[in-house]
Amino acid sequence: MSDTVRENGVIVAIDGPSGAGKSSLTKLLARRLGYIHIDTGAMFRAVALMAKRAGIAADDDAGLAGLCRTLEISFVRDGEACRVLANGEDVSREIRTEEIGLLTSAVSARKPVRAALLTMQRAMGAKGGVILEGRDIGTVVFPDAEVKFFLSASAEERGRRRYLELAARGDSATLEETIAKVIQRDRQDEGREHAPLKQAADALPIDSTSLSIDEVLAVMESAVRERIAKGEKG
Ligand SMILES: Nc1ncnc2c1ncn2[C@@H]1O[C@H](COP(=O)(O)OP(=O)(O)OP(=O)(O)O)[C@@H](O)[C@H]1O
Ligand SMILES: Nc1ccn([C@@H]2O[C@H](COP(=O)(O)O)[C@@H](O)[C@H]2O)c(=O)n1
Repeated sequence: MSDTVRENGVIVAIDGPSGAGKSSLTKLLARRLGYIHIDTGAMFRAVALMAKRAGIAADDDAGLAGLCRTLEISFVRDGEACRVLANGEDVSREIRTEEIGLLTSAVSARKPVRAALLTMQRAMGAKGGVILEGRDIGTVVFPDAEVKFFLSASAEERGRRRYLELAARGDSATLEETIAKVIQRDRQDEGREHAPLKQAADALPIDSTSLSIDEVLAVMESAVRERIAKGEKG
């Protein structure tokens, strides 16, 4: 991890498999630290949604490259929520379906998509004071991030958490189906050629299988504050 502290603070990278708690923890940690949070998965989801609408297949690299050349993705803070805009349209809800999640896993494996979003993500985070969550933040996007976490939990527990979330939204998926989809998405993300999901050698691993959100938050906050204090001392 880097020793430098940037203009607005450090860069925190949170990577890990689907349903590990990255989004929840990123939002809470950002609020505690007064940092910006960037959900890079939402950016890949926006690409997948726009590709689906345009009828571009998940393996059509030329089509995806063309889409990414003109696609503008931005985040707008809306009170506690953060809206995702694709070419100015609020797609926050539409990108959150399981169907788009699986399509995203296929689209995000393509080189032109990764290259386009890598440039955007580096530009968004370069000044620091930021927490980025995803699959390759600590390994590819910001390998020099000052603090890196790899957040995981058993596939059963991650599937159970996702199932409860879906059930609360009125979705009829069963627990078994939900666990199977979580495992399928992990396999795709870990097995791809470009920027696969993996733990950075210098990341702090946290297994949240039997930890509450507050317990994970406490571990993360203390590690980041320790790093910030170290940077300020020189
Ligand atoms: N430690 C925890 N204990 C219990 N529930 C948790 C814990 N961490 C997260 N959750 C719950 O698990 C669900 C998934 O969490 P979250 O969306 O933050 O995961 P994620 O890693 O961002 O997933 P994805 O990569 O698929 O977007 C949420 O309903 C969240 O409230
Ligand atoms: N840095 C990232 C972030 C995400 N992905 C891909 O997007 C999918 C959806 O991500 P969520 O975090 O919103 O679930 C994910 O399954 C990955 O395929 C990525 O490749 N790199």
